[in-house]
Amino acid sequence: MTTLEIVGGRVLRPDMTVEHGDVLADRETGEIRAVGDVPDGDESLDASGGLVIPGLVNAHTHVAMTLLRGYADDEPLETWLQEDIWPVEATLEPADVRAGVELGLVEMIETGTTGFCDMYFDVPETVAAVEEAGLRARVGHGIVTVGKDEDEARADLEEGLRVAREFDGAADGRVSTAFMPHSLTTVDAAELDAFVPEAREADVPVHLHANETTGEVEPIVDDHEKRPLEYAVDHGLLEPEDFVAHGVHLDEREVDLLAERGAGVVHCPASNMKLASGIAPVQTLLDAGVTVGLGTDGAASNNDLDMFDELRDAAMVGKLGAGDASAVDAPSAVGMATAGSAAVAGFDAGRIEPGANADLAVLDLDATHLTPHHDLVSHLAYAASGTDVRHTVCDGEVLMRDREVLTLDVDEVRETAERHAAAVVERAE
Ligand SMILES: CSC[C@H]1O[C@@H](n2cnc3c(O)ncnc32)[C@H](O)[C@@H]1O
Ligand SMILES: [Zn+2]
Repeated sequence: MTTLEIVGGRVLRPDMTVEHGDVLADRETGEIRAVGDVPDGDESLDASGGLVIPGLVNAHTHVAMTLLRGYADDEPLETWLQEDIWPVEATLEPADVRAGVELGLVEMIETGTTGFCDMYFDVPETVAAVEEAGLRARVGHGIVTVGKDEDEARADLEEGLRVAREFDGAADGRVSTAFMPHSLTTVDAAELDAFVPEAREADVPVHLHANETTGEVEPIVDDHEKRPLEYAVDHGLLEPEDFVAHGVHLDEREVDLLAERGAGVVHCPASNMKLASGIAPVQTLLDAGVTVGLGTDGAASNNDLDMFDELRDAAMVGKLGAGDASAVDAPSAVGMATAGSAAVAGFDAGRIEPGANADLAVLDLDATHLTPHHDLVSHLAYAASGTDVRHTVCDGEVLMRDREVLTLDVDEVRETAERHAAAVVERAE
């Protein structure tokens, strides 16, 4: 069966208008073939009483950290990482990562996310799980060299390059890669100078955490007498396909630098609030023309992977940060979670139009908390949640039909994750 029709619903168009219409997806190419009045498809998904939206894109996460959900809360970033998270991550085995990734993939499919960018360890496990689950992903090995001897540091950097080269284009093209130094304070300048050119040679973008906390900004300003993003440019970063996570503490010059260079920012509002990192200047970034996507960060600092929560948090905290109720309005928040995140991730997705990837979610509108239907974009930003998702489609394939995940065994994934989570914590204590 080569085509899939999604029929009887309303469709969110790229200009944020909503119209009654159907969508026809081509499974051979994985693309949307037609929108509106479409020819019959070979297989059908019922969207009556529903809204077809682009599948949401989680542009920055550490999916396997679902295993550490609820393990360490209520701490600031540096304490949380150094005293709780990194010690337990040091004990992770590939099978633990696989269990955590599968748990996260189920959660994403259930909540209408069809693509994500992931920085973590044991990338081959993530790639294998993504291949099975049917999602789209940009993955990379998170490189941390601080505190390592020269050989260990080099091995980590080499692993970052190796996975970027090996897995780009895996899973029939649904997997792409990036070179992923963890941050500007956990990988040093000489290492960036030596390895970033290799990433360019391999034609993969670079993704890193940047300007997340004042504790991360200040040492760079003190040691190098420049802002972190100026320092990043000096070391070969912020090319147009590159993207940074967070961008909370940015000055005017750094915002201009991002806009001029075309590098993207992934806003992670829930993580920034939970770790009390600060409020990113999202409306300022959007006004400057910076491409902004949305991400959950890991499930240990969020504590879920539901992008509808992220949408709402982005809109809410964007207003609070700007002191302006019109900042980060509903279309901007929805745009960040769809087209913005897709652009940052380098996916030809995030919009419902012919030629785009057929990555879609169908939301049930027939719910008390979504009544009445004055403005469905408003509902997406302020009222909907992941539990409203009825169907999820990626690359033209149905991953969830009528709330039943088809590509992974949900009960088995949850049991396996429970087992691995308990074992990991026991090992670390
Ligand atoms: C080296 S793989 C990725 C690495 O990042 C850690 N991490 C999770 N959340 C954050 C965050 O908000 N800022 C910085 N680093 C974070 C994760 O635990 C892994 O060690
Ligand atoms: Zn992160």
